[in-house]
Amino acid sequence: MYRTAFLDLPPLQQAHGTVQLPGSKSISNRVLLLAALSEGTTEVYDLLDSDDTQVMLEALRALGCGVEQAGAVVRITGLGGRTPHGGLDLFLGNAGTAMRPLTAALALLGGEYRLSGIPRMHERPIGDLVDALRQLGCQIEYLGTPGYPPLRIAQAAGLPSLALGQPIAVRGDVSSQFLTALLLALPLASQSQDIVIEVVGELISKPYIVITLELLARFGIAVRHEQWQRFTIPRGSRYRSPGSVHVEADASSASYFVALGAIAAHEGVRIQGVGLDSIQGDIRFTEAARAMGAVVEGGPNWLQVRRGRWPLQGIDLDCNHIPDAAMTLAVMALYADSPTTLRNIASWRVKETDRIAAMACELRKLGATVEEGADFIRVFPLPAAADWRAASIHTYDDHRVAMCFSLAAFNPAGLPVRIEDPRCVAKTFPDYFETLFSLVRTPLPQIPVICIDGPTASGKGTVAAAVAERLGYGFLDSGAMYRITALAALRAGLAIDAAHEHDIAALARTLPVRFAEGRIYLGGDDVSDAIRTEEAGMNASRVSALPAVRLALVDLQHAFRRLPGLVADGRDMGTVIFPDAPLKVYLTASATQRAERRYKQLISKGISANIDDLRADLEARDTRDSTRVVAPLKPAQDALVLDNSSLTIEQAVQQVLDWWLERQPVAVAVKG
Ligand SMILES: Nc1ncnc2c1ncn2[C@@H]1O[C@H](COP(=O)(O)OP(=O)(O)O)[C@@H](O)[C@H]1O
Ligand SMILES: Nc1ccn([C@@H]2O[C@H](COP(=O)(O)OP(=O)(O)O)[C@@H](O)[C@H]2O)c(=O)n1
Repeated sequence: MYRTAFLDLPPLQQAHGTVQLPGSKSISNRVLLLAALSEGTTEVYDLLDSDDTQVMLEALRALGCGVEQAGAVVRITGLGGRTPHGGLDLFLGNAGTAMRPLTAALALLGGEYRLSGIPRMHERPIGDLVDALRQLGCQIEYLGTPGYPPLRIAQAAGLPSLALGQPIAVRGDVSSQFLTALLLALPLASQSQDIVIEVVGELISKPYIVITLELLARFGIAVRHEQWQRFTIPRGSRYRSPGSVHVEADASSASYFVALGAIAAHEGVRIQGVGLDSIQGDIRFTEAARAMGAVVEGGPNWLQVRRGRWPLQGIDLDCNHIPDAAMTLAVMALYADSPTTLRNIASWRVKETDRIAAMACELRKLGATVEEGADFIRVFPLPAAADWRAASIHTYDDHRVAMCFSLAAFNPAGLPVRIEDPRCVAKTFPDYFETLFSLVRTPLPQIPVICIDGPTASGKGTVAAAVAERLGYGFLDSGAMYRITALAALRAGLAIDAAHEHDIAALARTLPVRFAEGRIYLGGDDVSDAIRTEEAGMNASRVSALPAVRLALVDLQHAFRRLPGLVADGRDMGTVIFPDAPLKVYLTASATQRAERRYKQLISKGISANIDDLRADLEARDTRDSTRVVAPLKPAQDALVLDNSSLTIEQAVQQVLDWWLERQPVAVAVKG
């Protein structure tokens, strides 16, 4: 996840590959409960791994269900009519999708249970569900505030006889989860008569009830309903495991990748985890994408999307059935050759933010003409590439604004797009941008590199790492490559001299080096500390003077140039490795300052040092680095020199960031 203040997306063009989206939470916990009530074993694929599903799994285990986790599959062996273990205290965290259905199911299974959660769970209402179950004759007590968990289901002596002759009334206008809980659990009591549930008040969130009914059908229970107000569970209904179930990925999240396939050139994008037969309402986004020109194919658990008509075609659509995913259409509209009108979207005004106003404002920043009304938005595509503007997209703490505007990076003007507060995607898709980057193909020159070269102990590593962190860019510590090569050579018994140049180069070409969580590994060995000694630095300087070794390390260094960008520190980043880098900084400081810094650095690590020796060493290293034949240390012609002798680290970092930001098209655009 990117935790930066903003994320600059370089101009993007192509996309290709497969994306596996995270599973839907609502489907995951429904499937687990249905599997637990069935006979036999159900293999559940792609279950969402989240706090809420873990809580449900633990509860099912405690009740006596078989729960076996094996990689991507969770095997649930259901109760199938067996009595669950009683006398249990079940802690359900903050999982409403566990608390409500389990309350209903346990009340209908008999036994004694205490159900509780975190303090917030004890503020979430459950009274309407408890009232409905009490009407039936179930014995449920509130252990705290009436109407809220914690609860006690007090049927140690067995299930009382239930009043199933009358329709069961439940409110539908507060949360559809109460109705879902009853629908999931009441088949337990349907052996000898139909069971009727009547919804009191207008039923909200129907798409969620659709999911409940679809999943019940997959487990063998065909619920009938009349106008979403009266539901009938037929007599003799029995939970039957379908054997295996795939938990669908979240269909709203899929919309960004469907749009990506429609917009990006190349073979397109395959989305795993959700298919055309999805039970989620937002899958109908694919119809809208097709109407705009996308070629969408799909199977039971996958979608394949590629560009069809290009430019896309504007549409006029009532979006009431896909309110969330429709935001993605508003950005796709920029790539059409006629206007797009999205209607019946009044609910956008009361979501995470006023989404109609937000979308209109941000689309206008990109150069589009936008009309908006109480319940519609109309987007006019940009007439020509030159009409696009570089923009900094404000995201209103709304994950969907951030995700859909990432698609503006495919603009034909080749402008980057700045997404402010990218971490807001965590609400539904923490790794959204990483996933996007894994699919797009960008010509290397489009991926920005900031080079920071300079002599030893000038603060290159420190400044480069900080700049990379602020921008969300990758970081290449090229000196580490030479340090590791020197270490590997010595471990292989090769003296670091010209006689062994080619053997060391061969070693460098296949260096099994790996960077993970701030540590550096050579093979399986953590060498992070071993390469940081002054001796290792000297050896690195010697090895780096061998031309064949330098050449051998070029590809390895180039491989660090990845989206969204790179900050590289070393001696020849700007002169040799990334000569096309848009910003090159030559960072330096007086020899006295540098010797002092290195001294403090070593002392703070508990390594004894002598400042005069250090100064002599670093001057020797400077001389060798700047006089060697290949890639000598010197500022690139187009480098900006920063002497930070009298700057703090923060000042040096800020100077580099200022130089970088003032070169970005969005800054230039703002300045006019
Ligand atoms: N502007 C600065 N002012 C004071 N100390 C600095 C400054 N820049 C870096 N340092 C310190 O100097 C030491 C050497 O920096 P480092 O980044 O390892 O240098 P390099 O990568 O150029 O060899 C570090 O302990 C760092 O904290
Ligand atoms: N791009 C680079 C980076 C480092 N090097 C060499 O590798 C040695 C160690 O690099 P480093 O950046 O880790 O060293 P310090 O600057 O921290 O002393 C340097 O002394 C250089 O001789 C190089 O030649 N080219």
